[in-house]
Amino acid sequence: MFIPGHITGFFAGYRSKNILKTGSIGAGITVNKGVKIELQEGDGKIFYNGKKIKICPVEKVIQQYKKLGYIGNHDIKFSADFPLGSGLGMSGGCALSLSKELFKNQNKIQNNLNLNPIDCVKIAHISEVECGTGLGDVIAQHIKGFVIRKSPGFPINVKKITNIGDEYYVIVEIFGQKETKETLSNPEVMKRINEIGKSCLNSLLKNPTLENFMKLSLKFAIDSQLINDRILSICEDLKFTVGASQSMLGNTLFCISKKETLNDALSILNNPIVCKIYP
Ligand SMILES: Nc1ncnc2c1ncn2[C@@H]1O[C@H](COP(=O)(O)OP(=O)(O)OP(=O)(O)O)[C@@H](O)[C@H]1O
Ligand SMILES: CC(C)(CO)[C@@H](O)C(=O)[O-]
Repeated sequence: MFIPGHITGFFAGYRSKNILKTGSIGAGITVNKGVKIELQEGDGKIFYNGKKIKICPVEKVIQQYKKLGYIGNHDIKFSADFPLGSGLGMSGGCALSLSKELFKNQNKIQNNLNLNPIDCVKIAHISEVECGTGLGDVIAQHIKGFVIRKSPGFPINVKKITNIGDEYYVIVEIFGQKETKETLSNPEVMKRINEIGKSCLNSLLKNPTLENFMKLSLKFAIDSQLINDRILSICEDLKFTVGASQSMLGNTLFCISKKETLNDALSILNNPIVCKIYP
């Protein structure tokens, strides 16, 4: 099971007493690098690129499936192209890949869990929200591609832009880690983010192109004061591409480039990871 990485360009967060209606509006793209999962006989140990670690949303997915009758007789092994905490949707990818894998294997798991396919997406979304590690990644990673989220949570209400062709490259450079939870749990920062995020969504829906997405993503990153000086400076150097901004919520630059500007863009970056949009 592979789940693509997800890059949020801008967002606004919504909290509801109904956790399924808690989530975010915003826009982002999935990429062809992400996370693969393997289940092996075991007792619930979690490995991320060979290292035994704890990942809150993964533990929450296990808890939710145990309430449905799963006996937890697996070790979970994630092979990921990106580190956790880089703003590329790895926590959401881990939660969703595990939920989909357990759902897919439910007939082999001791009790048939009697779930519908969308339930495994809901379980992963709830786990991310409860952990504070995400609000909209899971839904975007389920839908895939260039996804505009028009309302938070469930029922899913998105506009998937499908006419973008295959000429674009997504370049990512990770400068460090940033805990998503730190930002999502800061009411002052979220108040500022939400006002700007809603405005960006309205603008993008009027002109839903990758060019406008990148322009609005950079505006969001600057106006929300989330962008750091280093990434902002490099974004200005990358103006000759389709656009560049900071991935939300990470210490990571992302840039969309057509083939003709790819080499020039790569020459500006030190450790670029080249991806394609994962449709
Ligand atoms: N070495 C690590 N670095 C960062 N997070 C880690 C690490 N080990 C375990 N974790 C856990 O992994 C999860 C990371 O979630 P977080 O949302 O911050 O990262 P992300 O999914 O990569 O970014 P984003 O959600 O912004 O796309 C958290 O639950 C964190 O506690
Ligand atoms: C909050 C968020 C930016 C964290 O990656 C993402 O989950 C989203 O777009 O809602």
